[in-house]
Amino acid sequence: MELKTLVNHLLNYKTEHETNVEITSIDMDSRAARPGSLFVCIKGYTVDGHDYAEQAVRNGAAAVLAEKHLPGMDSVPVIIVNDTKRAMAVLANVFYGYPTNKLHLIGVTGTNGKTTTSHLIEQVFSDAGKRTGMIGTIDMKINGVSHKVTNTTPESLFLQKAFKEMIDQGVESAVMEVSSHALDMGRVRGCDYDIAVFTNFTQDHLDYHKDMETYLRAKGLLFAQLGNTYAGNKEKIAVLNRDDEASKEFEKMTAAQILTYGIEQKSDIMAKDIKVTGKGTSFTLVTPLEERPVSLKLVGKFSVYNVLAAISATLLSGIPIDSIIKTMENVKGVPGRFETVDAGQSFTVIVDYAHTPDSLENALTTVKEFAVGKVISVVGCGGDRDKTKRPLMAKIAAENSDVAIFTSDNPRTEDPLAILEDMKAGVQDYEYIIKPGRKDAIVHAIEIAEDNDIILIAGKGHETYQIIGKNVLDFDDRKVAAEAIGAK
Ligand SMILES: CC(=O)N[C@H]1[C@@H](OP(=O)(O)OP(=O)(O)OC[C@H]2O[C@@H](n3ccc(=O)[nH]c3=O)[C@H](O)[C@@H]2O)O[C@H](CO)[C@@H](O)[C@@H]1O[C@H](C)C(=O)N[C@@H](C)C(=O)N[C@H](CCC(=O)O)C(=O)O
Ligand SMILES: Nc1ncnc2c1ncn2[C@@H]1O[C@H](COP(=O)(O)OP(=O)(O)OP(=O)(O)O)[C@@H](O)[C@H]1O
Ligand SMILES: N[C@H](CCC[C@H](N)C(=O)O)C(=O)O
Ligand SMILES: [Mg+2]
Repeated sequence: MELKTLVNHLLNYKTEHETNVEITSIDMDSRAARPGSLFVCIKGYTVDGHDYAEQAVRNGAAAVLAEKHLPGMDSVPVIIVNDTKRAMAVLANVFYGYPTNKLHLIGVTGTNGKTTTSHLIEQVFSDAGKRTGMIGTIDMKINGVSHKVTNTTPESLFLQKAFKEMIDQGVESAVMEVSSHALDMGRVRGCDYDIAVFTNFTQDHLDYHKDMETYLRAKGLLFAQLGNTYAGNKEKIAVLNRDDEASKEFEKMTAAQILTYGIEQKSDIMAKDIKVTGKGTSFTLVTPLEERPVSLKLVGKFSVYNVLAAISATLLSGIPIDSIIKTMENVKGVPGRFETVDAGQSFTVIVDYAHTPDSLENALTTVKEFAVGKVISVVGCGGDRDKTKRPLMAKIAAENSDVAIFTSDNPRTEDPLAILEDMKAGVQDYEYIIKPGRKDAIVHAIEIAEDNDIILIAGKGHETYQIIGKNVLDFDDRKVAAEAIGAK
């Protein structure tokens, strides 16, 4: 595409050169720039992409999009705009042909349950024979094939390219997690959602959003964006959790139609008579048309919320209820979410991704509901992340476990012992064990476990690494636990 045609979609830009060069890709990383690239300079949190424009041009970039004049950059056209990130979202959408206008796209937001709900939706679509795409924390999937992602919700450029790839591969329906960071940073600008799903709203990410009000507004952007995008006359629908107060705010923020789900409050889609055991959960599904018994392999009341959200979104997408229920009943779980480690031991080991106060409380109260022996928890808190959740998580662990072992999660650039000090501030009146090394903590939990005890290893779920300093080291809770069971 000619640069001139591309940038004509921007309302306001300056250029000091001819713009009749041919653009064959858009890149925001100088290391990925190649002949024909339009290199977009992004001012990041760690470095400024403007400093890499020269490198991009050395790699062959045909043009540069920047926020300021770049001295000495004479060999290629430089397009100057006020906000390169915002401009990139527009240009990526144009360059890839507005792919989301051609997709049935569902966005899932909320503090907890996004990955789980997205997986359930993807499974329903693929079981119903649809060609399906999914983007989220664990990976991106196109027609069942997994691709690596670095963020739960990647940058606009990655997203639009991914959606174009999905269209090329015949994908009809796609589901994606939409994080509050992404909404705040404009990563999903230009995504034409048909359905936006809200799971729940509790404390997390206050390092970034600073307060709950700002965090709530960021989440609300997904609902504000519904029906407010580029083109088309598709019906837009917000799927809201009636039991969560935040839904009231999102109702005000959206012009779309609303479908509600819930357990406590009267909602369009409901679950009643919920029974939780260690083997699964049963309930009666109540829709405007009928009541149906449902028997899940997933455990916990919180799982019922995810299932209700996924049922709502897929019913609205035209999937028959019989097919939806069949999928829900067959789903064994999502990697790293309440995943059991079975190495022939006489006690239960569960690896879970609870890394917020609310998810930890949900996970532990669920475990307590069916525990016969002791509940042993292994809990840490991530470094370079919301410090205020540390004492809360420690207290929840100590209150809801017979033995709480505090350890490291991903310390990142923080001192692991300092993170543990923050946790300890929440448990002055409780007993707990400290094992700073995560492997030591898991091994200790397994050594002290007796018949019928349950160990919950929280926080890292599917992660196959531990970030210490800037190093990403191999670490998988499931493998470490299985080895420790073997050694015992
Ligand atoms: C704080 C934050 O969100 N950072 C994101 C940001 O990184 P950054 O600002 O540090 O980028 P940077 O390294 O300064 O680089 C700036 C620019 O220079 C470019 N560059 C850099 C080096 C070079 O040699 N050449 C070059 O061109 C980079 O490609 C980039 O365009 O832009 C990157 C590219 O899009 C993101 O991957 C990165 O997410 C980091 C990994 C991150 O941890 N983000 C978290 C906070 C996050 O976004 N989390 C939410 C999920 C939360 C949840 O679900 O709970 C998410 O959606 O993932
Ligand atoms: N609906 C829910 N309500 C509360 N807690 C939940 C819910 N669903 C899952 N959880 C808990 O939260 C953990 C994370 O779940 P999941 O990965 O689905 O959430 P997420 O929103 O995608 O998280 P992230 O923000 O890290 O991407 C689970 O391991 C479980 O402990
Ligand atoms: N998306 C979340 C994941 C946290 C996972 C936990 N293991 C941690 O490292 O804190 C974040 O980046 O804050
Ligand atoms: Mg997720």
